[in-house]
Amino acid sequence: MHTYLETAAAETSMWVYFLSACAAGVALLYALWSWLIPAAVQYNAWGALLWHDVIVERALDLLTRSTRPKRLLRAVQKNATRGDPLSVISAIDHFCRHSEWAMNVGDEKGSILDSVVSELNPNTSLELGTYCGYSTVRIARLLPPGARLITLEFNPDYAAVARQVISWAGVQDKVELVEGPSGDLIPQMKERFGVETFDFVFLDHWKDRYLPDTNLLEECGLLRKGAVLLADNVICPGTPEYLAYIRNSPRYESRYFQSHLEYTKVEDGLEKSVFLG
Ligand SMILES: C[S@@+](CC[C@H](N)C(=O)[O-])C[C@H]1O[C@@H](n2cnc3c(N)ncnc32)[C@H](O)[C@@H]1O
Ligand SMILES: [Mg+2]
Repeated sequence: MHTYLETAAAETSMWVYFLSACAAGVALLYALWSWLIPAAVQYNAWGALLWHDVIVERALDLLTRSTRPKRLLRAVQKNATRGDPLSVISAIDHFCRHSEWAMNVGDEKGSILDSVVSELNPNTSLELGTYCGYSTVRIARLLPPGARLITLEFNPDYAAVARQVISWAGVQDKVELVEGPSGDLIPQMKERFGVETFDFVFLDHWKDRYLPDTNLLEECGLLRKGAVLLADNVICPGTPEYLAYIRNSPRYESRYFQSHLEYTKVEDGLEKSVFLG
């Protein structure tokens, strides 16, 4: 009798331990899912990039048998009005805030880009890194009549999507999307594309190319006195060599605009640098 009672008590406490361990596991998973992961994704630079740019993108590509740029294009075709650039920009921002993050300059830094372009009113502009054409549309819609924006993209799949986004927005007459690596195309700007000098350059391609491509623009005589370079993502993912160069060179007057990595609360910003000649 005594032994039977002892066995029942031992079994009961084993169950209590087991159920407590399960409850603790569920609580831990819930905390991870509802608080730790969102906090890391919203506030931590590497957490955000790893989650959005690697884990979620690969998972959704597998699940949908599509790609992020194609999903973004579908959102534009479904929700934006043809010929209305603002509706294209809003459709992309809505998609990126509510469905899937993407590496566009985004709405928050986009408004800084808008003010720089509007203030400068450039006639000839260069964009390094088109991706899906979001910033291309943002810039092109603000250009004066007759102005020209050349945008470079070396990924043919991204370029194909960007062409459709740009023409959906109705700004194709102002934009020349050229496929290829910036390092090869910049030296061809004068002869092949008939460019004298650029008034405005938006740097938003791979971050290790910012400095060599700036030096290439200088060597090829493609920057007029007073030309503005605007560099995205100078903090996240970061462009330390470019920042050290542009802030210390007597040929530039440079200023940092603090903001956040597109569609997150991670610190990032734009560096605006005026070429003094
Ligand atoms: C951050 S995305 C550009 C985002 C775009 N500016 C926007 O805000 O909508 C960077 C793009 O640059 C392209 N890229 C990177 N390095 C490049 C290079 N050296 N030449 C041409 N394209 C490049 C990548 O394929 C990618 O599509
Ligand atoms: Mg960027």
